Order: sequence, then C-alpha cells, then structure tokens
Amino acid sequence: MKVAWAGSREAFQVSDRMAKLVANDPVFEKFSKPMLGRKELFKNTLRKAAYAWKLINDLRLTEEEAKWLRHYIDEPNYTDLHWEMFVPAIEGQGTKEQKKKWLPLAQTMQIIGTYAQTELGHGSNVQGLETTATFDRQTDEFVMHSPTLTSSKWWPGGMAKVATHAIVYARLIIDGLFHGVHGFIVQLRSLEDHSPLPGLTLGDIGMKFGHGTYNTMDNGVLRFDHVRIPRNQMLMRVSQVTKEGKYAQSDVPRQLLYGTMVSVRQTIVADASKALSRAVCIATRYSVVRRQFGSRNGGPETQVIDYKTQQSRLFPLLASAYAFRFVGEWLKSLYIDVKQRLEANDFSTLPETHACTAGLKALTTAATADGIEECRKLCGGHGYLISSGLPELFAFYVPACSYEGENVVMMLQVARFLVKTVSNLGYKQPVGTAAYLGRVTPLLQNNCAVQTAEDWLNPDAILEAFEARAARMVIGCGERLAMFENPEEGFAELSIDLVEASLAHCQLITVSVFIQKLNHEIPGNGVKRSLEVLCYVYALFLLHKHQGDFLATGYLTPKQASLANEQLRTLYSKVRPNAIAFVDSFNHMDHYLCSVLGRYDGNVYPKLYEAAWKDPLNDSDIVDGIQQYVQPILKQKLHYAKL
Ligand SMILES: CC/C=C\C/C=C\C/C=C\C/C=C\CC/C=C/C(=O)SCCNC(=O)CCNC(=O)[C@H](O)C(C)(C)COP(=O)(O)OP(=O)(O)OC[C@H]1O[C@@H](n2cnc3c(N)ncnc32)[C@H](O)[C@@H]1OP(=O)(O)O
Ligand SMILES: Cc1cc2nc3c(=O)[nH]c(=O)nc-3n(C[C@H](O)[C@H](O)[C@H](O)COP(=O)(O)OP(=O)(O)OC[C@H]3O[C@@H](n4cnc5c(N)ncnc54)[C@H](O)[C@@H]3O)c2cc1C
Repeated sequence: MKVAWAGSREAFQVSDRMAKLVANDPVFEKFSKPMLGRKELFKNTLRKAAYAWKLINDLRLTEEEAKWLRHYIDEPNYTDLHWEMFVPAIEGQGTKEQKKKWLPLAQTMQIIGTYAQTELGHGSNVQGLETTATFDRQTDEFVMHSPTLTSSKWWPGGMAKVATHAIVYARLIIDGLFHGVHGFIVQLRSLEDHSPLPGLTLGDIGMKFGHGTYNTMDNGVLRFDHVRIPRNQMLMRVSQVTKEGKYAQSDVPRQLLYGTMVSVRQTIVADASKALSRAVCIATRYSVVRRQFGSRNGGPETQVIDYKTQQSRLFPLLASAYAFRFVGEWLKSLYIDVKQRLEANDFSTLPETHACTAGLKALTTAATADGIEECRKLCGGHGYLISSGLPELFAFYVPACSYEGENVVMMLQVARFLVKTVSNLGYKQPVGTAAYLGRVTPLLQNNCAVQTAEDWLNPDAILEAFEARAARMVIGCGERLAMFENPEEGFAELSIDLVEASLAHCQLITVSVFIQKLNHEIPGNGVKRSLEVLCYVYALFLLHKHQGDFLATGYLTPKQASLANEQLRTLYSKVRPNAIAFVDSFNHMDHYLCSVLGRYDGNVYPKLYEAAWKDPLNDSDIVDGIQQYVQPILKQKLHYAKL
C-alpha cells in the first residue's frame, strides 16, 4: 500500500529517504516553533533554508529529492516562491535569451526571486492590476510605477525581507496606450548589501492567521516610484516590445501569461493529499487510542474509532486523501503533457488543463481545509492543543483556498469552459475530461438501474451516476443561459448554479480517476481490494452528501439514494480493520506529523503530559504578573463585601 500511495517503489524510496534525513537532523527540530516570537521564528526559518540548500549541494540531491527535502522541513519560506513560481515564470514566459541569462542565476540561487502579482486592491482580477510599466523609447527602458495606494504589491512571499528579484505583473503602456498586463523581471535588492534599490519601498504585511506556520514567511508590500528597468527585462515569449516601441504579439496565446498559475495549481492539487493524509493519520491513530464509554463488567471502554458516527466522519476523509493523491498524480501527468506541447507551440489542450487545474485546486483545497478541521474535532478537546499538530496544520493549509486563485473564482473558470464546451456541441466533439458531454442523449434519458445496495458496488453504476448528474447540471445551465440576451449577464445571474455544476464536473473527475487507478496500476490483489473499498466509500459519500443534486436532476429515485447510503454504512465496517494500515501507508514520520496524538507508538497520554510541562508558563510556579496583578486582588478589602 505504501508503494500504491507513493506511486512507485522508486518514488517511495526517494520520499522515505528524505523524510528520514530531515527527521534525524536536529537542525530541523520544530516542536519548539510555537513558542518563538516572529523575529526568532523568521530567523530560524532562514537558518533552516540555508542549511537545506547546503545539504542539497553537498549531497548532490536531485530536483525530486530537493523537493521532498523542502516538503519535510515543513516551513513555508522564500524558497517556495523562488522554485515554484519565479523559476517557472521565467521558464514558461521568457524568450530563449532571457532563459539563458536568468535561469542559471536562479537555479544556483545567485539571485532569489518571488512572484509579485497581487496588489492591495486586486488579486483575483488580474486585468484590474494598477502597477504601470511605461516604455521610455529614449532610454530603452520601462518605468515601473505604483500610481495609487491600491496598486501597492501586497502578499508576495519572500518579498518583504529576502527576495533580490521579482516577476512583477504590470500594465504595459506605450505612447499612452495600454497593452494589458505583462510580467517584468525587476531587481529589488542590492546583491552586495541586500538593501532595497532606490525608488522601492519594501516591507512585511504583518502577522497572519495561526502562529508558527505561515508567519515563517515574509509576505511583502512593494511600491515603485518611477523605477527604471532595461527593456529586455519584460518577459517576451507572449508579446514583444521593440526598441522602437512597437508592440507585437507572437502566435503564443495571451493566456500563457497565466501559465505559472497553472503550474502551481497543479502542485497544490498534488499537495492537498499530503495535508489531508497528515490530519487523517493523526485523527485515526488517536481514535484507536482514545476510549470513552461502553465498559462492560469493568473491561476496557470502547475505542472511539468503533463508534459508527466517528467512522462516518473519519473514513470519508481517509478515502478522500487517497482520491486526492491519485487525482494529483493524474493531473501531474496531464500537466507534463501540456508543458511539452506548449514548448512545441501546441496550445490545443491548454483550456482543458486550465479548467482541470483551476477546478481541482478549488475542490481539493476546500475539502482538505474542511477535513483538517473535522479531524481536529474528531480528536475532541485534545485536538485544540497545539501539541496535537492540528491547529497549526489548519492555519498553514487554509489560505490555499484563497491563494493561487480564490476557490469560487476558480470554479467560475471551470464553468466558462463547460459552457463553451456545451455551446460547441453541434460541431465539436468534446474530449478528455469533458468527453461525457458528447454522450448527453443517453445521460439525459437513461435513469439509474440500481435495485439493491450491492448493485452500488459497481464502478460502471457509480460512473454513470456521476456523469449523468454533472451532464444534467451543466446542460441545464446551458439551456437557461441561452435564454439571456446578454451572455455575461446570464453568466452572472446563474453563477451559483454554475459553480455547483462545476463542482459536479470536478467530482466526476476525481471519482473516475480513482476508478481508472484501480483498473490499471495497483500492485497486489490485497492492496487492490482494500483500495476498492475506499473508492466506493469516496464515491458513495459524495453521492450521499450531494444527493439533492442526484435527486433533483431525476437520475436517482429516493430509494436508490438510500440504498447507496445503506451500502456506504456497510463499507465503513470493511474499512475499520485496515484503518491503521491505511494511515501507516502514508509513511508519515512522527517528526513530520509533529503531533502527540498521532504518534506511531500510540503512547499518547504520557507524552501529552510531558509536552504540557514544556510550556514556558510551567517554568516556575509563580510567574511574572501574579504578584503585580493577582495578589492585590486577593489581598484587597472588598467594598462590596456586604452585597
Ligand atoms: C507553502 C505553501 C504550501 C503549500 C502549497 C503547496 C504547493 C504550492 C507551492 C508553492 C506556492 C507557495 C505558496 C503559495 C503562494 C501563492 C501565490 C499566489 O497566490 S500568486 C497569485 C495568484 N493569483 C491568482 O491566481 C489570480 C486569479 N485570477 C486569474 O487567474 C484571472 O484573473 C482569471 C482567470 C480569474 C480571469 O482572467 P481574465 O483574463 O481577466 O479573464 P477571462 O476569464 O476572460 O479569461 C480569458 C481567457 O483566458 C482563460 N484563462 C484564464 N486563466 C488561464 C490560465 N491560467 N491558463 C489558460 N487559460 C486561462 C479563460 O478561461 C478565458 O478563456 P476563454 O476566452 O473563455 O476561452
Ligand atoms: C498566504 C498567501 C500567500 C500569497 N502569496 C502570494 C504571492 O506570493 N504572490 C502573489 O502575487 N499573491 C499572493 N497571494 C495573494 C492571492 O493570490 C490572492 O489573495 C488570491 O488570488 C485571492 O485574491 P483576492 O485576495 O483579491 O480575493 P478577492 O477576489 O477579493 O476575494 C474576495 C471574495 O470575493 C469573491 N469574488 C471575487 N471575484 C469574484 C467573481 N468574479 N465572482 C464571484 N465572486 C467573486 C471571492 O469568491 C471571495 O469570496 C497570497 C495570498 C495568501 C493568503
């Protein structure tokens, strides 16, 4: 199962080696993080990032190993933006010459970059950005400027204190004419003494949600006061500005300017399963240790994992972690394919890839954030302790619902793709993840054939149900949209239904990828049978949760919906015997989990007790403030004594 989770034996070995490397090195200790103030926390992160870079070089780690190393260090920092956004932006949007100049500097970290797109006034609406880049023909330069307060760049990670360079997104102006938003490579700091370059105002935007997690990152604010950069620092793969000031667009679609976001959204989907599996691992292990009620004849009480209600909350999350792992793996292969095509100037699969990355990013991050919080509740009161590992995990994870495309905004992008696909149905056969929309007639006409609960243990029955639900919702939106004279007005009016239809489409993708995975690549029959159970749990849980959609579209009868739920409950008892094996297969080490409740050895109570004594408040019996503020109250003569 560990191999099935990792994707291959080699992938397992690489991640396992890196997990152990981090866990066994005292530099990467992280239990004390919650006690550190912001400055110490930040410096500590800088120290770890520097040490990690030394390890990467000394041990000659591969790119894959370096990624895993950074992952297990488990502290957001400037290198995330450098490797995940700055470098890919140059790779995807730079010309050959620009790549030749900038990539070697970035890949050896002689420069450190960030991705400065979002502003105080605009994040989602990229075309609404206000920073300007005005071409000056006399000097062959662009003048970068922040004309308003709301044009201040706001959020870029690593920008406040570390990055020496940034890809800055700004409106291009030539001879007073706007040419849309483009990316520019801008140096922010001196490579000698690290001070901000003249004309730039740089700072940190302040503390964020949680304590020891995202506050390790220096998210920054940046303002330009007429800062000049050479013309050849505009990323020019998509459009070019000549030294005469001529603006030209190549055959490459403008959407490629958004390519870095497609790349990171793909990574975010792949990472969702890491965060969810971490929470599920903690909650499952603890649910086996924790006992409440049910003692008979003085025997042990019931393990809380044996309560049906606990199972009904926990096991769908366990199944979701596996579903997200497989859909992340699938999305990665789709992305690798589109990347190769883009390099060869084949842009045909970009719209579908954009819709998949946007939609799956929204689906997986929302479910993961909610899932982590549910796991916290599944651990009862102890889940609220920082030492459970769950509050900080939630604080770290929840911004994923907003960054890299706010989730609702992303689902609306999926809706645009679906509406377009439906309106082209007469002359263009949909392919890939939208292929089912090419079979609308049977999907709209045929109804579900299930008659018993066992009939739901059938991948074809499940797939058809999810396809019919999505197709009926999408087609329904398409028909209602057609009634509007102004399509944009219609889109806005129907946006709630469109977001629901997009979710149905994305859930269909996750379910069908899980089923495909079972059909092809599982090593060993025992593993395959166990994963089949999780696949059914995932699908039937979604069916139960969204049964309103399935019923309202008329595909299922209420009886068939309740048979699905009956089967789901039966499946929980099949998950139970393997629950610990399922979570051990994630191969999460105690260091990574950073949770007293999720310890591999189950030794929860002594370690909880021990952890409590490490709190600084327990350094002494009488702490600072008691004599000054508590003793006087105890010793005062009360005026209201008689009352
Ligand atoms: C430590 C972190 C822990 C875990 C994370 C794990 C891994 C991640 C690793 C590193 C990241 C680390 C930390 C995160 C840092 C965060 C960074 C950021 O947030 S960067 C900023 C991100 N900003 C956004 O995502 C903005 C969202 N907005 C948009 O993308 C666009 O404005 C929007 C698509 C909403 C609208 O575009 P617009 O051009 O205004 O309009 P329109 O809808 O008309 O689109 C035109 C046309 O283009 C198509 N399209 C849009 N986007 C894309 C795209 N990306 N690719 C391809 N095509 C695209 C769109 O569908 C439309 O097509 P049609 O004309 O309809 O055919
Ligand atoms: C931790 C973190 C790290 C970040 N790192 C970076 C970074 O490195 N670089 C960078 O450039 N940016 C970064 N960002 C910024 C991030 O990309 C934006 O916050 C994100 O894109 C969301 O945009 P917004 O803040 O403008 O949200 P808004 O768009 O203002 O969202 C507010 C609300 O409005 C709704 N809404 C907006 N538009 C529509 C619409 N058309 N229809 C319906 N509803 C709508 C949304 O659904 C949401 O509910 C980071 C953000 C965070 C939280």
